[in-house]
Amino acid sequence: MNMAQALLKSTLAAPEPQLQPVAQQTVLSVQDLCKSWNGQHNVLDGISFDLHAGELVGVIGRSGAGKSTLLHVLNGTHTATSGHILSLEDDDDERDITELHGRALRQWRSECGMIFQDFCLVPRLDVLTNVLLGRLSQTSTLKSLFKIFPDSDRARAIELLEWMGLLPHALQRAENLSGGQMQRVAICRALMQNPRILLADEPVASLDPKNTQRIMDALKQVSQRGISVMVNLHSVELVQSYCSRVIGIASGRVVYDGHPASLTEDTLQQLYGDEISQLH
Ligand SMILES: Nc1ncnc2c1ncn2[C@@H]1O[C@H](COP(=O)(O)OP(=O)(O)OP(=O)(O)O)[C@@H](O)[C@H]1O
Repeated sequence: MNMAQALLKSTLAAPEPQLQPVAQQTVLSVQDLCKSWNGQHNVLDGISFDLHAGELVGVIGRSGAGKSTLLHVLNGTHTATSGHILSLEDDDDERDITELHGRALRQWRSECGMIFQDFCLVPRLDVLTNVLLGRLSQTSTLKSLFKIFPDSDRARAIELLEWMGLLPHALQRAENLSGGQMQRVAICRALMQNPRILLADEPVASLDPKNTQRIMDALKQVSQRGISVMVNLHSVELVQSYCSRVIGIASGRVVYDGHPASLTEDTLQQLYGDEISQLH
């Protein structure tokens, strides 16, 4: 049995992930999205998919496939070279995120939270303030600098910290936390924005199995509350265990979009090539 067969066997043996009991309301329609750096080849090369409310979508592919770039372009931290990202809401006009600037783009980023592998916390600030900084786009900078947040924001931050088992650390400096704790703070901060979409760029890459499970459990709970979650992962096993859908990218193109249980050996080979032996 080769590595791909072994991997497939182990992943197919994993328990069937529960499908989310939510309506398939489309929140984002990504159409023929391309991104190149300095006029070089397309790092994203015609990506199209619809994202639905309450989905937990795993994004997989070998190193350099374009996973991270995709999340940054969706979030608006990198600009698209061409294509469209349509934000769809019941009570709102359709917005093309690729055309937003200034205040409108900042508003989008508050609706589309992002968490990063390296957490991006402010090390010398306490945990509670780091979480409250998620409200930055809705609070004046001056007020934030002086830590003047409304009681309702503080109550929400405390609620989130309690949910994540971090309340005992609320007044501790972020720099004194473990990696797993920092990532949980980063999730709380992103949720302080009340996002409709949460993007997570390899949030478990440097974490031990216990913390990995905690973070993935948290992301699953977030999606079950109706927030669409897209998470870049290097582990097909995690995708199989947690995600309701997987998008596989190779050389900036979608080569698989479907249920994780339906991934075939051929598709994994197409996605990972000679990196397949490094998968877990
Ligand atoms: N700021 C940049 N300037 C130029 N090229 C870049 C920049 N950021 C990313 N790239 C290139 O874009 C390609 C895709 O990178 P990206 O980080 O999106 O891949 P990835 O699939 O997330 O990889 P990994 O799993 O290793 O994080 C790579 O070839 C990378 O070198």
